[in-house]
Amino acid sequence: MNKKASIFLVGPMGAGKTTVGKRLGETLALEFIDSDHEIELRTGVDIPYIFEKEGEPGFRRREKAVIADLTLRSGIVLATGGGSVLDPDNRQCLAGRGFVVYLHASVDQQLARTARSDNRPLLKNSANRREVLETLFSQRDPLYREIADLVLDTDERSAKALVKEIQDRLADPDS
Ligand SMILES: Nc1ncnc2c1ncn2[C@@H]1O[C@H](COP(=O)(O)OP(=O)(O)OP(=O)(O)O)[C@@H](O)[C@H]1O
Ligand SMILES: O=C(O)C1=C[C@@H](O)[C@@H](O)[C@H](O)C1
Ligand SMILES: [Mg+2]
Repeated sequence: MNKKASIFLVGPMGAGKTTVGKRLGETLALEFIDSDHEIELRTGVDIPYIFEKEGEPGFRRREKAVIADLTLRSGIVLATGGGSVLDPDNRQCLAGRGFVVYLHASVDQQLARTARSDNRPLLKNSANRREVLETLFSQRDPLYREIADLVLDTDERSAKALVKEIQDRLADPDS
């Protein structure tokens, strides 16, 4: 792969985009950036606060500006927000400007991995987290696949193993 190319991680909440992305950046000596974190840096507040004050549409506008900017950077590993693929312009930026890896996780695995945190507004106030995750998954799985250069199932696989597989696939795309 072109050393200057960026790697964009997409997938649902709890797929491991942040965890795998950090580790992948270290392994490949590429800067790691998380679009959710970038939104928080730019606004000076956290994501639950943005949802509270501006609703999801306000958050999506901010996310769109960040995706447009960050996908112009070369040589980065970018972990994207779980809903970033909803916007067609975001999908075009991601698909056209880097190597897109879809970290797939079953709803059971997403539930387990998001159980202990309360920083995800779409899950926080829901009585039925499974139902929310299933609905989001059915809407978004086709969108993740539409732009993915590589789809990896993350269930019961360590971040270390996933990083190794991404590294191998980048070195030899036919493997
Ligand atoms: N492959 C994995 N194996 C075991 N645990 C994992 C794995 N990937 C992530 N986790 C754990 O799952 C939780 C969620 O992971 P992470 O925050 O990386 O997901 P995310 O895809 O960035 O989610 P979000 O879209 O909400 O930002 C963390 O506690 C992390 O340690
Ligand atoms: O799945 C989603 O829509 C979201 C996922 C998180 O990464 C954040 O971007 C935010 O909580 C929304
Ligand atoms: Mg994350």
